[in-house]
Amino acid sequence: MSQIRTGFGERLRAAVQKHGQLCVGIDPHPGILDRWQLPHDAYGLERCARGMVEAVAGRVAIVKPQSAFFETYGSAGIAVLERVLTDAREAGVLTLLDAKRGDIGSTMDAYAAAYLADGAPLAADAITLSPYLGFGSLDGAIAMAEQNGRGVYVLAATSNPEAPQVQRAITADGRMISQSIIDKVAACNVDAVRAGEWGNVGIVFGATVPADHGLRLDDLGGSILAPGFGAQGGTVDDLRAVFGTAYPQVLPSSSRAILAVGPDPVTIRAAVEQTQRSLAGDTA
Ligand SMILES: O=c1ccn([C@@H]2O[C@H](COP(=O)(O)O)[C@@H](O)[C@H]2O)c(=O)[nH]1
Repeated sequence: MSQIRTGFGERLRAAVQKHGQLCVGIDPHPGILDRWQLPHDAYGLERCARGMVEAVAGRVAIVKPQSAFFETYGSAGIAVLERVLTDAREAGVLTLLDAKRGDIGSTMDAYAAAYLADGAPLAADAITLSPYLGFGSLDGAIAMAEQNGRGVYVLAATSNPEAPQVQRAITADGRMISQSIIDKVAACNVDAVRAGEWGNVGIVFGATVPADHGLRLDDLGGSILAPGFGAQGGTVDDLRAVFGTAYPQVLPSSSRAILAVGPDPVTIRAAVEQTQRSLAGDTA
């Protein structure tokens, strides 16, 4: 008999209700390894990344390992990433692997098998995807995520200064590319919205995007990963201005700003708790 699984969106909503909105990014930059007095090798990577999971477990809904910093160390780094994903799963923390995959549909299916299939060594609760080979190229990955109770976040309006050149370009039907991606994500979430649930398909929308972006988020039905909060300059006030009524669905993501207070787990937890409080509007 097939088991009915709770989808990623609803698992995320429950976790956010319990712990708050902050997504802690695990980006073991060389500069962070220096601060943690760790060597620039797979051992240093492992101490830093697994130390972060241990420090934040039970305090955040979701962590976001950045695949690039693990790939840097080749197979040894990928093995560390596997252990980080396992640690988080065992600690009950949701995982969002930031790998920004995007390719032709048949190759996307292989990426989906790598990250969204049960039992895959690098399986995460959700991954980031790039729609710039055409949103339809992601169909197989989205279908696999839905089938397996997992999620995807599609790049819509990224936090980097170069993004507007492509993402704010106007399509043949007069919408911005960002808006057309948001609308396609919303279409994926229609059934979840009808059921009163958070959908499994989200978007990436930077905290640094100017508040007068003119993009409509009201029908999205999924969550919004908002990197750019913290080290890139985005603030809680920016998040509220950029996202308006969609703010409760936002996962502000902070990597370097939190990692930089380590390696002491006590100071990491204090920074996480302080950030969660300010995101919740608790100014005391
Ligand atoms: O638009 C985007 C999409 C993804 N990112 C990623 O988020 C983190 C940001 O790290 P900070 O240290 O908090 O700046 C990093 O992994 C990026 O690749 C993003 O910044 N913007």
